[in-house]
Amino acid sequence: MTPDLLEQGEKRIQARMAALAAQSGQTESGGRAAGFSRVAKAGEVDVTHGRILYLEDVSVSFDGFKAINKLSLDIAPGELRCIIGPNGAGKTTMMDIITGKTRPDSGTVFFGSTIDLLRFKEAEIAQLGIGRKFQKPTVFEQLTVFENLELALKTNKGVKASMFFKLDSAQSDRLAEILHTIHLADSVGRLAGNLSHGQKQWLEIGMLLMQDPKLLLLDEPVAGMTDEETERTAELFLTLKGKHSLMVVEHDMSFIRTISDIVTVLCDGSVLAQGTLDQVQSDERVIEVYLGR
Ligand SMILES: Nc1ncnc2c1ncn2[C@@H]1O[C@H](COP(=O)(O)OP(=O)(O)OP(=O)(O)O)[C@@H](O)[C@H]1O
Repeated sequence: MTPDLLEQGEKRIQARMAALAAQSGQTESGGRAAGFSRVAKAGEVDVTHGRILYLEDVSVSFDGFKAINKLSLDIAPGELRCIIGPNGAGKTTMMDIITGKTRPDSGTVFFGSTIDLLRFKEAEIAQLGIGRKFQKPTVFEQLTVFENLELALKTNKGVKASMFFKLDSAQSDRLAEILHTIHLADSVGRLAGNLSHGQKQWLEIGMLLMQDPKLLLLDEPVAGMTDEETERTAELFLTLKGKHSLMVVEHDMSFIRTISDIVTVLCDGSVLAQGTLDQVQSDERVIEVYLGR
């Protein structure tokens, strides 16, 4: 994030705090005003300057090898960003950094303009509203579709609270809506273990959606899917776009063509090119390192 943006955001927050204090007739108490690197209000992500995710100059090395090398990238709220790049480009490592699995050696990672993700642990980052889907589906095979979705709401609760957990009407409505979105409304009572590979992937996406993430990171979501499943997944992602921000890592170019607005090409741990799919596909450097293989 540029110092300019940081400064503008900080000024805006201070102005808002001052306005709130004036409204309630209170004065701001020493040191308690929300500032950068703090969550202004639980559950809120400040996207007022148009970015939900910011990475700047991020680097990480493993045994002296730079897997991520001064990577800078940002994503707008509601955007569906596709990430492509050759094997070993650093795509998974980038997602590991955003979700707190890997700590970078240097750089800045912000969720909105106020949440410094490097200050949070992996589980806390998930609670802040960043959901991640790994390549392999990880649903509970012995439970039904319904039970899997219901369970997704219990993940943050203790054992006792989970045992007595019952969906309220808003949660039931949400579950019904998500079942429809993920194309599993007709399979609500089926065991997850009996679903096709594609349906398991959709169910896992549904489980993430139950937690209403603001940003979803999806690693090769259509790998191993049939053509029809891939098409339906594209429909699903286009439905999610706008309501959630999505970062999709994929190698399937026809899938990317269907869903993408902006495509970012990673190579050697940093951004090699960015633009529409047509733009990056005609970029000589991209053809050389990735598409022309
Ligand atoms: N924990 C680790 N220890 C050592 N090296 C690692 C580790 N994680 C990643 N790497 C290396 O960092 C580089 C980037 O790996 P990464 O998995 O992020 O690439 P990728 O773009 O996701 O590749 P792919 O498309 O094959 O999944 C690779 O050379 C990889 O071997």
